[in-house]
Amino acid sequence: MAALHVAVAVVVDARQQVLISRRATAAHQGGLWEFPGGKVEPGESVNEALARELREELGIEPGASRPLLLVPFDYGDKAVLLDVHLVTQFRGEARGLEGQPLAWVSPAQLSQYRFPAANLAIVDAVQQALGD
Ligand SMILES: Nc1nc2c([nH]c(=O)n2[C@@H]2O[C@H](COP(=O)(O)OP(=O)(O)OP(=O)(O)O)[C@@H](O)[C@H]2O)c(=O)[nH]1
Ligand SMILES: [Mg+2]
Repeated sequence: MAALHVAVAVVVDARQQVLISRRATAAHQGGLWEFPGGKVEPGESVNEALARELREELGIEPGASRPLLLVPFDYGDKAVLLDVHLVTQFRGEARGLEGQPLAWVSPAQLSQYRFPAANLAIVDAVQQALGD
């Protein structure tokens, strides 16, 4: 089964706080915290998917971003390829447009939240890239 290509954004504000959101209980890996993002649709580039997901889920428009890491992970019921980007500039104020709780936390504080298993590598990379 081909892995699902997922665009994932680590949004960082001017104070070096990182945005996380909580997945709906009924969703895959529900109830856990995540970085905003979603599936890359057919015909879409990963950057287009990233911008669309940030618009749909948070109401922000990304400016500068750069690739951070790729995380292939097989959950057993689903295989994903998380294409993670650091978004260091954006317009607008993030809101949970799908009713999802949001939190801005320091890189060090990320270790205190429960994420899907694939995200442990992302938390490590963020702490290394931004310092904690
Ligand atoms: N967005 C996001 N997805 C993640 C993360 N970590 C992780 O394993 N995933 C997995 O990636 C897959 C796709 O993400 P998603 O459910 O957000 O996709 P989407 O927004 O297009 O969902 P939708 O089907 O509700 O429209 C899910 O199986 C999810 O469990 C993460 O940090 N952020
Ligand atoms: Mg999503």
